[in-house]
Amino acid sequence: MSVAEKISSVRANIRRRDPDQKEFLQAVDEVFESLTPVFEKDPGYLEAFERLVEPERQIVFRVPWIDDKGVQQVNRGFRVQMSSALGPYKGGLRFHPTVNLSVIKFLAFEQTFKNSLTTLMMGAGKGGSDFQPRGRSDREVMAFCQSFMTELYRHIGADTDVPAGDINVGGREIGYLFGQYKRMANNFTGVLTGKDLRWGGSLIRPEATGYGCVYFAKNYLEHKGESLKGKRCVISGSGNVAQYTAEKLLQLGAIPITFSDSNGYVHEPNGFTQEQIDHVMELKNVKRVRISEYCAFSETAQYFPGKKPWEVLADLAFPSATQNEIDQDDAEMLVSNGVTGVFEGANMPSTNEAIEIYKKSNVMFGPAKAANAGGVAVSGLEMAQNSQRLQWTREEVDSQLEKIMKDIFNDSLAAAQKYNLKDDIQAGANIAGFLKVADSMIHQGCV
Ligand SMILES: NC(=O)C1=CN([C@@H]2O[C@H](COP(=O)(O)OP(=O)(O)OC[C@H]3O[C@@H](n4cnc5c(N)ncnc54)[C@H](O)[C@@H]3O)[C@@H](O)[C@H]2O)C=CC1
Ligand SMILES: O=C(O)CCC(=O)C(=O)O
Repeated sequence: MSVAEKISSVRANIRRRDPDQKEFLQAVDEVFESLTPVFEKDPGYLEAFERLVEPERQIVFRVPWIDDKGVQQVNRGFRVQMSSALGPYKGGLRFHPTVNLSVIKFLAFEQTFKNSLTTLMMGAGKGGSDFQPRGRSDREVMAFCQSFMTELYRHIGADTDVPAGDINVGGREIGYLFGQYKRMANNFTGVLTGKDLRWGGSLIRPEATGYGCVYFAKNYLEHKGESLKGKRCVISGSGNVAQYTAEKLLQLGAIPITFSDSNGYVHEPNGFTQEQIDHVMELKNVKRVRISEYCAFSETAQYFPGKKPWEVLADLAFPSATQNEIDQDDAEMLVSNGVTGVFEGANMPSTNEAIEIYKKSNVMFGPAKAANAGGVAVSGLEMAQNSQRLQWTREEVDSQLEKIMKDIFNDSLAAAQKYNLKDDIQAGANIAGFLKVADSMIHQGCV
């Protein structure tokens, strides 16, 4: 069989196994394209890839709990343990009604490359549930988290699998999950990251994904002889990643001008000040209300219901909400509105068609696996601090984060150049992330 025939046979096999998993297949397609030069040069890597796309373990479980009216609710829980080639499985938990096995598998697959790029000893996994915390009381969220962990606890551990947060899983949820783990396992250990500072958390973890994404953009712009100063930035989402992306952009002289949620976006034409960002944090993290409420706080802001922020004139875009939030039309609109760089805070926010548009239009593209790796990188640093039973300073963690993001940019660029792909950072990130995992899998034998 020729290499081209082997490649198409592996591709067909992946589709045959899970024809309905559209998000997972989309993520695999995107990586497959970039790795083709690697497979052509060394077909041995195709076997490692074929193994890698099949998760080491997939756990699906029942999560029963009682709501405030005394009525039984049943949700579905997931944990996909994708790869332990580089360390314990590591990756977040997402609670959202759209969660299903395809979504969790695509996230776990992407996590494998991302965690490899951080250079820290972390394998990859992802989990979650179709539970929606919005509109639920704290007691209901606690009841759900306790039931979720009552099953999950037997599959995780500080040296086995270390979950963290993702959409709708923040400090409150991590606290309830940790409490139940400790109770079930009779063990106080670094089994989750994103913990509160008083019981094993790391400084800068809440900020890390957003800050890291901006550090990545800074490196990319500097490589092109540009800077963040004065750049108007559209941001989607208004959760953890969006908030700290805006904060760091402001600190580095850029101008964050939008936040959004699934109902619409808010435009602050002169840019959000720190006080206004703090207000967004209060609305989203404490009051847990819609972003439209922000307009009551500002005379200059405008709210656009049912719209995405990509229609606003800007220099740079930071999609920080969810998957496939930029399709081909959105990408064309971004380009025609003057955007010259897209840096993905969210996981897989751009469809493969949108990525094609960025490439054709010479848009600087920071793919999620590289650009948003700062969150899991600081989770890796939280694990290191837990092992030492120490807590590092804010400056220490932030400077390590900055260095990791710079190294990720440089390693992605070097891998692209090695395969004559110029400065295709998307392909470079996939190649650099893959080679480390694949070589480790090969060293460890056919397991
Ligand atoms: N929290 C972390 O450390 C990391 C998160 N990510 C990714 O970043 C993205 C955002 O996650 P977080 O900020 O942690 O979650 P979050 O729960 O704090 O915020 C999510 C935000 O996205 C908005 N959103 C959700 N669905 C939407 C839709 N269909 N349209 C528009 N807005 C929508 C929500 O309203 C909310 O503002 C996700 O893709 C996540 O996988 C990636 C790396 C690490
Ligand atoms: O901090 C972590 O372990 C996971 C963060 C995450 O879920 C992600 O990188 O998508």
